[in-house]
Amino acid sequence: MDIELKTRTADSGQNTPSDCEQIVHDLARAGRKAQRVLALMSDADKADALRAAAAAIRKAAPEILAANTKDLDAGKANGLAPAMLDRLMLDEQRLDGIASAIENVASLPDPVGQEIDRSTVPSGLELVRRRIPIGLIGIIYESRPNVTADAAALCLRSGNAALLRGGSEAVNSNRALHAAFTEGVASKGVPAEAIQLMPTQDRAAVGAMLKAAGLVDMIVPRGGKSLVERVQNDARVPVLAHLDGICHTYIHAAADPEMAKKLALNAKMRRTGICGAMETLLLDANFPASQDVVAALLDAGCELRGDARARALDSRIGTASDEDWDTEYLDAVLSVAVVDGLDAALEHIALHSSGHTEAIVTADQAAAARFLAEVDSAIVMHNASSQFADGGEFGLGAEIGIATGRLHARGPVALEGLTTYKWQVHGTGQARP
Ligand SMILES: NC(=O)C1=CN([C@@H]2O[C@H](COP(=O)(O)OP(=O)(O)OC[C@H]3O[C@@H](n4cnc5c(N)ncnc54)[C@H](OP(=O)(O)O)[C@@H]3O)[C@@H](O)[C@H]2O)C=CC1
Ligand SMILES: N[C@@H](CCC(=O)OP(=O)(O)O)C(=O)O
Repeated sequence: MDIELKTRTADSGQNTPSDCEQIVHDLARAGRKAQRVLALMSDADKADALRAAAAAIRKAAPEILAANTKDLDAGKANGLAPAMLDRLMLDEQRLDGIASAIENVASLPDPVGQEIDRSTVPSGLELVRRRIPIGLIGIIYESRPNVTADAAALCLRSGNAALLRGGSEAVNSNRALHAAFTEGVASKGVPAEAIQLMPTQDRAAVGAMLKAAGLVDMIVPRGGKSLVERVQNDARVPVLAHLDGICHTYIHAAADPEMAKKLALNAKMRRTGICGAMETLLLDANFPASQDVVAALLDAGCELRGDARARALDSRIGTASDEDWDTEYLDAVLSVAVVDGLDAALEHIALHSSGHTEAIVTADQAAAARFLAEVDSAIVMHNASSQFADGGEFGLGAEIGIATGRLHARGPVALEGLTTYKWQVHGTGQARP
């Protein structure tokens, strides 16, 4: 088949942009055809197919783990940071977790066909809004192999075809996981083309996905700054952005000191490399225990970069540059500013947040209510760690990621966020006057 020939060319680095465009268009056409079959499948049949995919992944564990070892060896040889290697790594237990997550998605209610609301208007027409799949969804994501399975499962459950483009460091793991997943679902009548994996890692193919208006219905980009730039330059397809998390925690003057310390530590240090990790700590000038909070972070091994007032709290705090306030470290590094009250905190957040997750710690309900109402991020929290930004933690079963834009779906995106709706209109012979 043409695509296979081009894949070999692509992997040897001789791909032209028009080769990539052809690959993407061929895949998208095949995906759209498969999606029409998927759209007609029953709840039970889709759930069955997902259980078969989970079983196939468990059965293919030796091949998947061998592929993952190849990726890890290449990652080590290329000097991949330990946190990145950890995201890439699979073992028996993680693989079992991937299969269980697919089974979990199978057990969630099918969103397709769900009635959102119903009303009768003065003309006597009865209007029903019902959920439908979006169509073909392109997903561009980082080098975490579990995303391949999570995204595939969520798309299939919600009746969407998927075109997956994972990070290059995970290419062998993704291919092995995808092969097992599609073998499983195909055994239950789902066309293998419903869930396709980009056969080339050429970034020109990402550009072609972003430009494939009319063939790809929605793109989910999940990544950092370089991907953001590409999306901004190339996107002609509607985008549900899942981008960087410059997450703030504001310790208000009326925060409980113990709670403030616990939440600051957890928001930064539980897992420093995830998009929901705190990147900037805002300490109210009237909060009396700021020294304890920064000391706890420093003692836990976090590097702090502060403004002049933050530096006065502890001599171990370094100097923050202008760039620090807009930096997602994804590491044990944190910028710290001292602010004069809620308004100053809101202003800082409005200037520097990436729209992901922001939290306030306070016992003052009025201050909390203002923060929740006025901060314009997908997730706003009161007295909780920003590390809770997660579809599983929100009770959604799984997530494609955290949507950081303003349209369609915000925060953790799972089955509902992967649907749109149509209006169904029931008349009794009405003609419009
Ligand atoms: N909001 C959310 O839900 C989530 C956001 N993230 C964010 O992802 C980032 C960390 O992931 P990281 O591994 O650095 O991800 P990257 O942004 O480097 O890469 C993610 C994907 O985008 C591709 N990509 C990156 N730049 C380009 C480009 N210029 N042109 C085409 N494709 C491109 C990568 O391809 P290639 O293989 O070629 O590098 C990869 O497939 C953080 O910013 C984190 O906050 C992470 C998880 C969830
Ligand atoms: N939202 C999830 C996943 C975040 C995520 O994907 O992070 P990353 O390690 O950057 O791929 C969580 O909190 O575990």
